[in-house]
Amino acid sequence: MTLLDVSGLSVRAADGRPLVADLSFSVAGGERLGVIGESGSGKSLTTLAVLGLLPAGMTVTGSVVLAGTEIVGAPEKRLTAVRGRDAAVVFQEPLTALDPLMRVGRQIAGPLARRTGWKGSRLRRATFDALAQVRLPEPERIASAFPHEISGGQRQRVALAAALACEPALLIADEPTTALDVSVQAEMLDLIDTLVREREMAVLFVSHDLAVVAKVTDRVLVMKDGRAVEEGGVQDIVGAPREQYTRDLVASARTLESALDLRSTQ
Ligand SMILES: Nc1ncnc2c1ncn2[C@@H]1O[C@H](COP(=O)(O)OP(=O)(O)OP(=O)(O)O)[C@@H](O)[C@H]1O
Repeated sequence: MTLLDVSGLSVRAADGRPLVADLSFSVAGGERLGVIGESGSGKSLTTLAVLGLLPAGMTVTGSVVLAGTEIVGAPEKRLTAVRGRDAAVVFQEPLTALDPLMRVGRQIAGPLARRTGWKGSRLRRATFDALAQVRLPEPERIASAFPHEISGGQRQRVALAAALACEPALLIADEPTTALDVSVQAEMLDLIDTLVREREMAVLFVSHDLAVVAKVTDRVLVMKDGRAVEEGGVQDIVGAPREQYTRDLVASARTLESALDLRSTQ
């Protein structure tokens, strides 16, 4: 069944400049779609449009139906009901998602309590469990820390735990590993991969890096200048890209991979 149906989505800047143009794609329940494209191709604006989070002043036309709710033009109250429950997002920089003045535990407990109605020791236990599930060591210590007191990799795990605490049908991950150290990136990817598979969650995974997207998704949408250039199974796109732009993305991902392989054998 279709969980997310984006149809003829266009986004314009306040000055009328087209930023996303006539974009259509869909994601079925449990499906994992990657969105790739170079910087400025409109990937982030597309994910923001799905959650009704586009900056004020931009004009949106077309349709975004998420779990049966039309997002384009929806009043804030309807959007609040959808966010978290139907789709939750992990951004590139976890500090933008976490409240710097609130202890980590409360930031997980809040969405958990809203979904389950739990309180007291039951809620506390569930909060520690949520932190343990994203493989954070010493969940009780992490829960009592403020975001600046833990590492960047740990913060991104906390942001993931907060998103998963709502058990959304769709997890949106916008460059979730780009800001992390290379050594931490692979662990984070593996974690996202494992957790969404276990929960049979759908994923919209945005990255400029085809190699990263290929690890986590089944299907890929390639974007350039706000438009869809091509779409297909990961194997097909990597093995037989049709468009020159995609061929270039595949070639640069290959060059990078082989450079990394060379380094690891030295
Ligand atoms: N608030 C804004 N006002 C005006 N233009 C914007 C705004 N945010 C983004 N844009 C423009 O919209 C286009 C698409 O941006 P978007 O952030 O979606 O690209 P992206 O593919 O996610 O790139 P990146 O990987 O660098 O984040 C770019 O040309 C960008 O300059």
